[in-house]
Amino acid sequence: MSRKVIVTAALTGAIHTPGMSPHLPVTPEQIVAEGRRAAEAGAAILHIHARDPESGRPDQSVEAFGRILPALKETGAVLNITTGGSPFMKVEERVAPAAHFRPELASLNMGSMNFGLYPMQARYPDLPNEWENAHLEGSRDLVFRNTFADIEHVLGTCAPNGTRFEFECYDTAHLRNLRHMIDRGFVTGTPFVQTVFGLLGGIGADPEDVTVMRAMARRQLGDDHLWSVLGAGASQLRIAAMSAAMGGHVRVGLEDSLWAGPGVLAESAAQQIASVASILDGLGMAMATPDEARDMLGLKG
Ligand SMILES: C[C@H](N)CC(=O)CC(=O)O
Ligand SMILES: [Zn+2]
Repeated sequence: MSRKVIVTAALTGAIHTPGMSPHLPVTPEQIVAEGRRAAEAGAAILHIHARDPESGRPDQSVEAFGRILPALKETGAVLNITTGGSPFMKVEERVAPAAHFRPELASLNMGSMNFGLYPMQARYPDLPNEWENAHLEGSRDLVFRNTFADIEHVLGTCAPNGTRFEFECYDTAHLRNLRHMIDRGFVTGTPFVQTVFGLLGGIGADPEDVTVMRAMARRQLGDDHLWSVLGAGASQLRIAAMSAAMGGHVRVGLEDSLWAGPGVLAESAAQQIASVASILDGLGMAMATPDEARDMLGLKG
């Protein structure tokens, strides 16, 4: 029986901006179409952010999510609503859509961190909209804030609705923070751990970084967790391949990387998922269906 690997597709996010790729979905119609393509390509989970259709700026309003969620629900995939929003937002604003729509899954960053996007200025010296350039430059002095109180607030707001979490861990300390929340009873059941590689401010994207986070997850959580990875930018598929070979799960999508290969812009997450599918095929593994993922993650369905 081949091992089932849960593939998450992160559709648009809040880090990349429209000037960086013509393929970045911005409008509700584009985000829904991207979600359908990703689900058809085999993604079991869709990680969802919303944007203002005019400017492309991140939009964390309940209304903005209300324009995309019903259609994405029809794909049958597990819907994972962001509580990270954009690093420039406060926790009350960030948690609102997940609190309102009570999804099966919501993302939760397991700590605060410097969030360095400015190195992207080298590749994008002059983006078309001023807010896009300010977005990169502003990250020089940006802290993505998620204090223990913020984390408790998100857990306390969403867990009673039966929502479970994609615990985003950008460094070893975040895994210890998750352990702490388990010990205090704020987190119950088998945690779904999403280790994030290659974002400046967090751990790097070298093979050693992956083995360090894998070992730390085991040390802090024992075997009772599901481990998944996401690699930022050009590291995406390399990190995905390592995770699959090491017994883990995978996240791809234009939120995390705009690339399909060196210098080749991805037209859709579906293209990145197809590459993951061939890697898994080569390893004698298969992508989990949404219902198999629900069983593995203990979701409310
Ligand atoms: C690196 C990813 N953008 C992390 C993320 O997806 C955060 C969230 O939405 O909560
Ligand atoms: Zn996200």
